[in-house]
Amino acid sequence: MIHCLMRSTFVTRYLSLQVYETCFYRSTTKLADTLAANEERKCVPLNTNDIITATVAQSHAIPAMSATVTSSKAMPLLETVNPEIAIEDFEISASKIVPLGHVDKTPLPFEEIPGPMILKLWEKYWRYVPLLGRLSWNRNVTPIKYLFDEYGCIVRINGPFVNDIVMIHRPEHIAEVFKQESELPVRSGIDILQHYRLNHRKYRSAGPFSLQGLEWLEVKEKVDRPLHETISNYIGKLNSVCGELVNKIRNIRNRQDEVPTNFHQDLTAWGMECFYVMMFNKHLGFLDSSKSTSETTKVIDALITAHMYMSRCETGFQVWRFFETPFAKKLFAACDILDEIIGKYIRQAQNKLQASSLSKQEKSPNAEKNFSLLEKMMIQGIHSDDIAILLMDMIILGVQAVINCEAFLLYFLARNPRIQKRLYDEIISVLPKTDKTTVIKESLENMPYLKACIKESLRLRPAFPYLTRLLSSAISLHGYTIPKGTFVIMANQITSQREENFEDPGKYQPERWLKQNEYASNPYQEYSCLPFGHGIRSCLGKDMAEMQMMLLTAKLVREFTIEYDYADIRSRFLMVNVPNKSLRFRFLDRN
Ligand code: HEM
Repeated sequence: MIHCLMRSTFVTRYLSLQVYETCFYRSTTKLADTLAANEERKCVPLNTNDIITATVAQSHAIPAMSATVTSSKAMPLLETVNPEIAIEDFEISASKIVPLGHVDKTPLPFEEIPGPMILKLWEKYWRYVPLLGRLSWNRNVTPIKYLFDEYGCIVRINGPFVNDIVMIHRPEHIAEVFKQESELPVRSGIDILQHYRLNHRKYRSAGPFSLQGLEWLEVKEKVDRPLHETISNYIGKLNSVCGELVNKIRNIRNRQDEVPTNFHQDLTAWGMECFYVMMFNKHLGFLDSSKSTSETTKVIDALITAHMYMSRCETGFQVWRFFETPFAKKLFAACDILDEIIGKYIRQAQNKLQASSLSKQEKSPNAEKNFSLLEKMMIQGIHSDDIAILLMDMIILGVQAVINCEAFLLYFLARNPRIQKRLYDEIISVLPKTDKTTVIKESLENMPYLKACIKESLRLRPAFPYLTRLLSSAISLHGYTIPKGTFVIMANQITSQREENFEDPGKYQPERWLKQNEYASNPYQEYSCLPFGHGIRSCLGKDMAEMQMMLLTAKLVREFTIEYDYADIRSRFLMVNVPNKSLRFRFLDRN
């Protein structure tokens, strides 16, 4: 039966190629439209996860190689072992070997970049159908690393169904991509969310992660200012939400001072409460089970469900492109719940602004100060559909990113008691235990070591393992000409964990960020670690995320010694890197 299922899946997939082709082209049309009208190459960017999943499965031979080596060594892995691939024999490619002394400096044609052919990819793709249990849902950068190990520092994926995709990891190559960036950079979106918004909800656009061109710029310009203003206005309220988590930890610890295995859910509650406070100026009680309402439970459940099924729909076979699969239905149901709640707050804000005859008040900066971020965005005149989509993206991706990055940070501090002690000394020097005054922006500015601890944690466990861009003009990389319209995947998680970019890259060493002079001579150093992306399209929520992480970490380290006694926690990729084990931290009271 399994055999039949495998065969039928493969056949269905094969027969679907024609339909797929249409889909790829359709999904790219929007991206391509945003490039100059006279664009010569039409790029067809596959969903990033799809590419990564698929490319592992393809045959490793490259046509027209000048040299091949056959090897049966196990695949070197970054995080997880995939025995399926490890035992396979494969051919290692070598790009054209040029005799020394005759180095021709003219750029090599794009077609000569080594890499797998997408057609070959289909041959083996069916073996990796996650339903058949061959490859887990939560693969991370391992497949990408595998491609670099196979083909070198620049890899091209090409074939009849997708146009050209290039993967890179060297900081100097990443710098080149950002140097060519236009005023309207194009990045890949999340296809299933795009589908949900445009087809299921019939919204007018797909959201800030997916919006492109002038549509994106309009929303970004209107969101940027209110977002930055609100963050400093809400520092006191965010700090008291962090205090609630401290109290909660005191109540849920066992006799060994260890929190329950579902502590991640408490971090989720903290992340959502912070979001509610800033976005809606509302304190809902996510962290207080005695006050929990049907809304708190609904939001947390919907967020967890949406996250899980978004990841399942995006990776592996994207059958939802042809019909609404059970996974897609679950995702859409969870998104509907979030959408309904967001819609409620949008309507409330609209009514409030109308009632308070906003047009007069908005001119007064003091009146504006008390508005929630949502109200400020509405004052800017952003369309309510766009706000609804932006908020959902912020919850599903932004809030999730903060929660998981904070989880990894606490893990690194628990695993490195000397670093934690140094951090504690810094925190106490800025916020003495006896001091009852609330944290202000300046307190955080005086904590460089805390910032370094966060940065180092993001280097080792970034929320997103890669950045993507569509080239708006041709560039030269590693001796190859990369034409305009090529879709580039920058594997920043790999970049920041390579010895040539960071000494002892696997070690958690926040000190490295305090010795900036060491790196001053390297013009590409800043491109070695880009957890929030780079340029005009970088993370909109960076300040918000950093502020939340600083406040919570300062509070926790000030109150507790954090310990962790179990096996190493690594990351698994569920659209955002998440810990692969329970966060069984011990929080011991400091005297
Ligand atoms: C530690 C937490 C976070 C990390 C590591 C992170 C990282 C990123 C990255 C890498 C990007 C893509 C940037 C690029 O392509 O150059 C991004 C985009 C974005 N992030 Fe974050 N993010 C975090 C938290 C947040 C939060 C809390 C929010 C909002 C509540 C948020 C909102 C956004 C938005 C709206 C975009 C799309 C920006 C655009 O396309 O213009 N992020 N984020």
